[in-house]
Amino acid sequence: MEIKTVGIASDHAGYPLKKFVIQYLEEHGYPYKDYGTYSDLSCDYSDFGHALAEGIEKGEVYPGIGICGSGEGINMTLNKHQGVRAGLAWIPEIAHLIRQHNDANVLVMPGRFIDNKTAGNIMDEFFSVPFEGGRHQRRVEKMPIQK
Ligand SMILES: O=C(CO)[C@H](O)[C@H](O)[C@H](O)COP(=O)(O)O
Repeated sequence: MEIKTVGIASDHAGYPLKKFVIQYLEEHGYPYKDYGTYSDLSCDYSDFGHALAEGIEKGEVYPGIGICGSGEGINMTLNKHQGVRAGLAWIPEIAHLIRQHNDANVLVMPGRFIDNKTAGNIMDEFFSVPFEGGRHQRRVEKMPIQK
């Protein structure tokens, strides 16, 4: 994928893993924009999920990474936005598939359930695997509600 600026967002439960994500992005020379939160004080994943999703929809950032404790809350929030295809990955094989089959533009990780090494392997996969197109293109195009 062509990395523009990586948008990142988490709640308090995802904050420790987000610090590792920032270290990973800096080591790889990927520019990033952090939509919060900025500490481990209790907060609401929905606030930061919407901020990241709006950044994706406005074209400020591509791709995105969202993190909360299970990954579920921020994933649900992100996917309320028409311009977002967020996929939750806890192993590299799922990260591979959300790119290859679903053209995911946001990677979501469960901060309370994976270690830094796994997260690094997941990001390696997410950033390197291209969308396959073909039959998957048709399915992705049918994702928005058809009116
Ligand atoms: O949405 C979630 C649960 O499915 C996330 O894991 C949140 O990070 C979690 O709910 C936060 O929980 P906390 O008890 O407020 O730390």
